[in-house]
Amino acid sequence: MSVLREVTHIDNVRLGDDRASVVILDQTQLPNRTVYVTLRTAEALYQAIFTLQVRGAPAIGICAAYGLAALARQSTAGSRAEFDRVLKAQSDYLVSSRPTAVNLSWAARRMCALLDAHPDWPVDRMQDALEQEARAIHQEDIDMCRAISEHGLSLLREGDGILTHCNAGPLATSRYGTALGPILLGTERGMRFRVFADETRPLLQGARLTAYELQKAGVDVTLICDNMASIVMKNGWINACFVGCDRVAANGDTANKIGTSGVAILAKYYGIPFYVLGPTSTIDGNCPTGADIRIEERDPEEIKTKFYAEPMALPEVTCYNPAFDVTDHSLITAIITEKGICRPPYSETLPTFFRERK
Ligand SMILES: CSC[C@@H](O)[C@@H](O)C(=O)COP(=O)(O)O
Repeated sequence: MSVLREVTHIDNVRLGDDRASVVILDQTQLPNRTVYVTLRTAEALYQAIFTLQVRGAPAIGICAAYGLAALARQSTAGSRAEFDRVLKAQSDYLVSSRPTAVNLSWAARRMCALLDAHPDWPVDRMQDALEQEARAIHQEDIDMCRAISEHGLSLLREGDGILTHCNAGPLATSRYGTALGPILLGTERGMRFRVFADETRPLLQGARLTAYELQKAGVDVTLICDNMASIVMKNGWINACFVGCDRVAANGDTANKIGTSGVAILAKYYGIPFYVLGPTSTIDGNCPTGADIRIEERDPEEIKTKFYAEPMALPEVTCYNPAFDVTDHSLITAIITEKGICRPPYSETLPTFFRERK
């Protein structure tokens, strides 16, 4: 396998060979160690998502889908009614692990809808159907990422400088990724780009994951601290910003990793196009605006101690640690989905890109 293909086809989430477990690549160990973890219980799945061992909006949706298929396979329920009741409770529990990325609840809802669609099927038939549905969700994400990569690549030219924030590459998705997809696909076709990866405080997804993926893929990548985005734009090194998304509201307001909105504000100031890339499963038509998106708040220790040999602040210092922010739709040049490039006014154009929800 070529080095580039090793990156684009990384096995980040899959159903275990026993079909009753989920195997994930533990993203918290990267870039130093490649460790696969087998998850067998609802609690282990919850913890893996909550602690970001598996992360990235599409990847956590796929993990939940495989997780529910695996838990269904283990079921000892004496009746279909009991089987459904337990699985729906497990689904609610998994969805509660992270609130912002819509893909998690979307995938779980799609799995549970299957239960309601076939109340007369026996448990063993339903177990097989759930496994098939999880595999379909994964395959669709592979196809969507590939299509997003093609559409995104049509916006790039040889030699372009691209700034990205957080990680929306193969680890966070399926295969090529969303924000990194056009870069990886273009590289596969012999094009050269220069990518600037924001380190993405406090959890450093940009340093640990994006710079890792791009470096391994042979892309010219430069790691910068988040507060250096302005200077690289001012230097004229950035032609476009490409970022992923965790939830896109009906008016185009977009939740993504904390710091994304600051990048968009800078890009507007410097006249640089700012693109959001994501599958239509990340568009939440039930969410009118960004103000309706619930923002996850995480442990202050992620800021003060997590990656440091010694604490970086006094223990009693108050910290505010929102994991996401919302970029106003007015700052977004286009939203690139598998169905094409969606341009403003989003409240008119996005509805045609909405996924048909099962
Ligand atoms: C294709 S992944 C898009 C987003 O999920 C990504 O940019 C992001 O914000 C991920 O946040 P994380 O908290 O690491 O799961």
